[in-house]
Amino acid sequence: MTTWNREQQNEQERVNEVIKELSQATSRLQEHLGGKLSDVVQIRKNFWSDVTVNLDDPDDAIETAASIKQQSELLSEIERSHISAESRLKTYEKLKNSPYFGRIDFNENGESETERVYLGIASYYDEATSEFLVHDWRAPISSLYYDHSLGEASFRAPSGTIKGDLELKRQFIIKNGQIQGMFDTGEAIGDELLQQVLGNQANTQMKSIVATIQKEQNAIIRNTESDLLIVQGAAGCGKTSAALQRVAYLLYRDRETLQSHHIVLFSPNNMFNSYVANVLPELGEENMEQTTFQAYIDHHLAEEFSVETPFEQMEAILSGVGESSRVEGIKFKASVDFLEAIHQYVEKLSESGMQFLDVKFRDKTVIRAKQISEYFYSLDSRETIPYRMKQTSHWILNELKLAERKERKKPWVEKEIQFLDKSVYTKLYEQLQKRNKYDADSFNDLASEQKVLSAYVTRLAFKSLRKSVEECTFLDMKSLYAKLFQKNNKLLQEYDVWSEICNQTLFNLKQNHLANEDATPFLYVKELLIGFQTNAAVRHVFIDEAQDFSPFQFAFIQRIFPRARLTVLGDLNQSIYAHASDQSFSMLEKLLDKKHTETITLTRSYRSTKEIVDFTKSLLKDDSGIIPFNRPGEKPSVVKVDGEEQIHEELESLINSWLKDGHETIAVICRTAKESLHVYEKLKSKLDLRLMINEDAAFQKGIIIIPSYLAKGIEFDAAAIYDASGYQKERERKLFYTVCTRAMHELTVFYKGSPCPFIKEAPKTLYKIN
Ligand SMILES: Nc1ncnc2c1ncn2[C@@H]1O[C@H](COP(=O)(O)OP(=O)(O)OP(=O)(O)O)[C@@H](O)[C@H]1O
Repeated sequence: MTTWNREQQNEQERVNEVIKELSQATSRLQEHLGGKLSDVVQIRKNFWSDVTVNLDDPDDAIETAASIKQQSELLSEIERSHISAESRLKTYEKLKNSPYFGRIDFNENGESETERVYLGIASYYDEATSEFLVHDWRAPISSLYYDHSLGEASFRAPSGTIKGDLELKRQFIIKNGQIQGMFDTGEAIGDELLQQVLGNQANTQMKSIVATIQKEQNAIIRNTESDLLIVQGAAGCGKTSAALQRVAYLLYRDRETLQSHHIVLFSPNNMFNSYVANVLPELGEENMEQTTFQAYIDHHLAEEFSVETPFEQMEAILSGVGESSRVEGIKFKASVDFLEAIHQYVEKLSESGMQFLDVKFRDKTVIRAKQISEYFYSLDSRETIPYRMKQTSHWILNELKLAERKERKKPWVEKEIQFLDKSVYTKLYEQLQKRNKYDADSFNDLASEQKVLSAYVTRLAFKSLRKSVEECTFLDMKSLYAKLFQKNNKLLQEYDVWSEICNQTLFNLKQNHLANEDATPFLYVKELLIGFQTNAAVRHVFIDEAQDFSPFQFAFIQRIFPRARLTVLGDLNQSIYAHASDQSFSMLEKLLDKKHTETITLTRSYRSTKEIVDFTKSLLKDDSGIIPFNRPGEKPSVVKVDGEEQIHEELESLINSWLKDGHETIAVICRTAKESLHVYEKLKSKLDLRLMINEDAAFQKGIIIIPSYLAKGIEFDAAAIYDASGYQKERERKLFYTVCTRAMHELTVFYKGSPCPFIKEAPKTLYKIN
């Protein structure tokens, strides 16, 4: 037996021992859980017999309340410990399958003994030997594994920096309790394991990368100093992966104070949300809150307006609707210029120009807009606008009380009373009795009955008006926003197509339609005037695909989550929306005014084979030094076809050959949803296809037809670009780059007539011509 084989045998014996320990711990925990469960059942069953309910006098009532409180606290304490034991049980189950993935031997300076540390997705402490059989990958000492080669090494512990000598670094692949691979490496994380992991088939759910986190990714994951962390990195360099492991790290490090609902991830669409939803549970953590910016916009505006989604906007632009003035408008409305113009405009509104609507009840004006304006401007102008709006709303509500009283005698109230349900009569009667205001016969007294019922009916009728006044709907937001788009607006008229931008905006507003580019600025103006609804409980906000966010959206997020640290991840080369500017993320520092900003740039791309990365990076004007991970594969194919019929024939045979090669997720990426639908109709009788044009669908295995903008963020074993001749404009370069970078192992690009200019610019040595 070779030394290496003996070593492997020793390691397998240790794995067996750890699994045995874990199995015993599992049994103990199950027993304990069974006991807890019966405690819970027992307490629930006896809840009311264990509390003394006596409401005879106030002292008894207080005692009863205290007794109920005590009993329910006991119950929730037991339930909490039950939940935590259950989650431990789940972790043990995972560890039993694969207890760890790495080992480091570290000799701390001044210590005679070398410490042997095994790293897994969670720690396991053996009480009998007072020893950690497995260390959590997030423990301070575990960073040695990710950050250092053999030799001198150090890590940061709560007590300070610990220095020493890293004597061994070993990686394992353990499945079902068996070591299937074992490598010693001198590098930070050796390539061998990474080669194996990246060579696997794509998955419909993103996987955790804890066993192979790279040093530069670890710097993102363990960054705790910055309140604004900007990660700029090429397609496939692991931005999303690093973000998710960072969430897991923060939940571990700050476990006393931080819970998953204190963390929010903004992602590009709901399909992406479902794609990444499994990473944290796989690591034994609960998922953070996941949302999209569009969900926030819809929540605030969709009741009042038809709001265009980013994908509808994209579809319109890619189909050439409206063309250049629309694109100019989109760019302008996402610009820092416009943001500043809005701030100046709102400042002026403090003195004059606020627009209000008449407050009406049953189509009759109760308070005129002019009166509201007079009241608003009578308030101290040193106070903020939101504060004055609140005062104004209180004033209106008081006026409504008077109006409501006057209304009680109107004929419509009489009529409504007749239609009241019997149960309402009974309810009102009981309420009155409780208040002891009337004796038992009082409801039969016609005059007081009428009074009570008419008060009830008018109060009910004013309810929704009162609510809308509380929400400041008397502010004429449409006019206020429209005023920004007067043709003679001095702030903005230097823009070339200003008058067309104005016409389009005013036309849409009139139709109660908000184009996607207007939705965020519109809401921003509104919230500057009535106050932002903030969420101070959120401590970390992650923004993925941040290149698609406009300065407005960043400014918004900053205001909504005032106490949150931001992690912003993006790739300027994948800016696919028309509002994209060439500005780098450095403008965020100024815009967000955070104290500690750090920018980390990732250049190594892991998703695709070396051949695909070499080809895709040549499509860019500036590839910013993208380095492929050295995983070999076939060169991408560029295929000229005579027409649509031929693309469909070629696609059919290509996909069949990919299926034969064992690829499980195969995408035909079209430019638009319209094109996707067309291709689907043509091919559905020949192949088992799924059309994905709805962002709410979950990402599934198989052959999918998908529009360009929905494919971003996700990856496929093999991708075919349906028709590259569609990407002709310079502003579509990044979209074309983005779609080509979705392929992990195989990429084929079809074109009719002439290929897009970006392929023509790429060196011919980087692709096969078919
Ligand atoms: N350290 C790593 N170990 C193993 N796999 C990794 C590592 N880093 C990245 N990957 C893999 O590379 C692929 C791309 O990662 P990810 O989607 O996180 O990149 P990205 O930068 O967000 O890409 P894009 O900008 O194109 O959406 C994924 O399959 C991921 O699992």
